[in-house]
Amino acid sequence: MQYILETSVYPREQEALKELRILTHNHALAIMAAAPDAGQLMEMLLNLVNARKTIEVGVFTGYSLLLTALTLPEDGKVIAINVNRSSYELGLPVIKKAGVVHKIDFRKSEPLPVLDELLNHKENEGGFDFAFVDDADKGSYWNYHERLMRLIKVGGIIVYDKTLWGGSVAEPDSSKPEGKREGKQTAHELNKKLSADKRVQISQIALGHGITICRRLY
Ligand SMILES: C[S@@+](CC[C@H](N)C(=O)[O-])C[C@H]1O[C@@H](n2cnc3c(N)ncnc32)[C@H](O)[C@@H]1O
Repeated sequence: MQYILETSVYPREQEALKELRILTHNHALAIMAAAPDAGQLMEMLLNLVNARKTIEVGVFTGYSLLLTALTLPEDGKVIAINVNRSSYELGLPVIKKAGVVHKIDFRKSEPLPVLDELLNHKENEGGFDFAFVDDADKGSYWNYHERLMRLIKVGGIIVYDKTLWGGSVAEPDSSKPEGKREGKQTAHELNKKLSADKRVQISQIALGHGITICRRLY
C-alpha cells in the first residue's frame, strides 16, 4: 500500500504537498479531496491556461490550494473560499513554509456571496483563468457554475470535483438508503446540466470521486 501511495498515486508530489497530506492524515482527517489523485492533472491544466488568477471553492486543509499556489507564478493569486477557517488553519503552517501564502486570498464565507461580490466589479468578468470547486455544498454547484461562467475567461477552465459521487450516480436509487441519496441526485442533476451546456466543452474523468473539466467556449 505504501508503495502505491508513494510511487504510483503520487509519483511526483512536491515535498510541501506530501507534508500537508501527512499532517492531514496525522490529524485523523481523511484527505477528502480528489486533489491528491488529480494533483498532476490540475497542475497541468493550470499550466495549460497559464493560470495567474484562480478561484477555489472548498479548501479543507488546503491540499489543492497549496498545489495551486505552488503552480501559480509569483504574481499569481488564488481566491480561496471556505465556510469555516479551522481546517485551513491546520494546513497554513505548511503553506507558509512553502513560501506561497502571499498568493492566497482566503475568504471565510459561503461561496455565493463572494462570487456575487466579485461580479459587482466589471473588471472581474472574464478576469480569472481557472476555478476548482470541491464539494462545498453540492446542491449549489449549478449556482456556482452560473457565476463562474462569467468570472472565467473564454478558454479558461472550471473543474468540478465529486461528480461521480463515489460511482453511485450510475446505481439505481434503491441501492442507497433514502438519507444517502441526496449527493448522488445532486451530482446526477449537475452532470445532466453540464452536458447540455453549450457554453462549455466538458470531459468527465473517473478519478477519485469523479471530476468534470469544463472549458469555457464563449
Ligand atoms: C472536500 S473538502 C475540500 C478539499 C480540498 N479541496 C482539499 O484539497 O483538501 C470540502 C470543503 O468544503 C467546505 N464546505 C462545505 N460546505 C460549504 C459551504 N456551504 N460553503 C463553503 N465551503 C463549504 C468544507 O468546510 C470543506 O473544507
